[in-house]
Amino acid sequence: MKAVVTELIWEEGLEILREQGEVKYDQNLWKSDNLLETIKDADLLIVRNQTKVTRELMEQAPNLKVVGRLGVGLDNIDVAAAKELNIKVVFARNANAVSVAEYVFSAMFAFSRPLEKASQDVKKGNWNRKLFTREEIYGKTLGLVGVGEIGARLASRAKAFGMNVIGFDPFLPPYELACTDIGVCMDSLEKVLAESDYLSLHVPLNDQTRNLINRDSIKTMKKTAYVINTARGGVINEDDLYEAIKSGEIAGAALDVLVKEPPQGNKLLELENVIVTPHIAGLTEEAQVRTSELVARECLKVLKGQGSMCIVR
Ligand SMILES: NC(=O)c1ccc[n+]([C@@H]2O[C@H](COP(=O)([O-])OP(=O)(O)OC[C@H]3O[C@@H](n4cnc5c(N)ncnc54)[C@H](O)[C@@H]3O)[C@@H](O)[C@H]2O)c1
Ligand SMILES: O=C(O)CC[C@@H](O)C(=O)O
Repeated sequence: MKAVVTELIWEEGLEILREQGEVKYDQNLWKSDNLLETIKDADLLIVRNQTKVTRELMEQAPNLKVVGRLGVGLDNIDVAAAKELNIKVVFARNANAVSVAEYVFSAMFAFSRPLEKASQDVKKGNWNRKLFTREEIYGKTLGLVGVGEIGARLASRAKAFGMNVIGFDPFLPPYELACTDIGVCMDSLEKVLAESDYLSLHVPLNDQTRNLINRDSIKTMKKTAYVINTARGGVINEDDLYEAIKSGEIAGAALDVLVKEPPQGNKLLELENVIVTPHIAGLTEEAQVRTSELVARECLKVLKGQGSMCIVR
């Protein structure tokens, strides 16, 4: 068995792979000229979100049987082409969901109780108690767009903080079940947009969700609302978001993901009420150990013809 890993992976996963065969690992391989040459005799290809797993790439590797994704979003993999080429795609189902849910809490608290900003102010010699008086998240409404693995974990934690949780997810059957089981009141996108104090996005990026949050949808939101995006940059129209925050149509945004990563000339970075992080919502030690072990094990199971719960259907 030859495995090629083109991006950052935790050692725990590499060890599992090395027990079963040859492993070529270079975390910069995804952007190297050697990529095609290295994968040409690979049985297994393991990537994160930067390797573009196109039909052309997979066709260069006639032995390739499995592509493993060290994460959840599949927008960098041509899943339809993989199916046609009889290559299975395995992903890290649920492995980083808790970490992303906790990230969303840091984002909500960064707006509602900005400790970091207050501390920096005190260190400058100030004692601005009134300036840093904000609001509780208790009683506020958290709106979820997409109530899958992350949305569900975020919802249960938000309920523990006394938030109202509402959600939009047209693919969750049936609405009543979701409502009683995890405490989310499912509703239309219009209602979720209109009622949220914090709007958190948890949908995959695809033709249906691209630019889902745009000038028109933002206009229907509360002026005091914050948007938190850990999904994919393309789910929000960044020009529209910039204009909306600049003109006070909504209060601000926390963005872990951007259309272009790392950003180049992104005007959103100029705004005081925009927090931007370098795609780290799923990056915790726990999630990455879990992810690397899960993807390595499940890919090997698929190679051995044993099937897996983590194959993309
Ligand atoms: N920033 C990060 O580090 C990070 C980490 C993990 C996942 N993600 C992103 O978050 C996304 C969600 O992850 P997940 O584990 O919750 O995935 P998931 O598949 O468990 O949940 C996605 C949910 O979105 C719903 N959905 C799909 N299309 C929709 C639409 N048009 N409108 C409303 N709902 C829709 C699905 O029915 C599903 O319930 C991933 O696809 C990925 O892009 C980012
Ligand atoms: O690959 C990464 O590091 C990002 C992971 C995250 O965006 C995901 O989709 O799981």
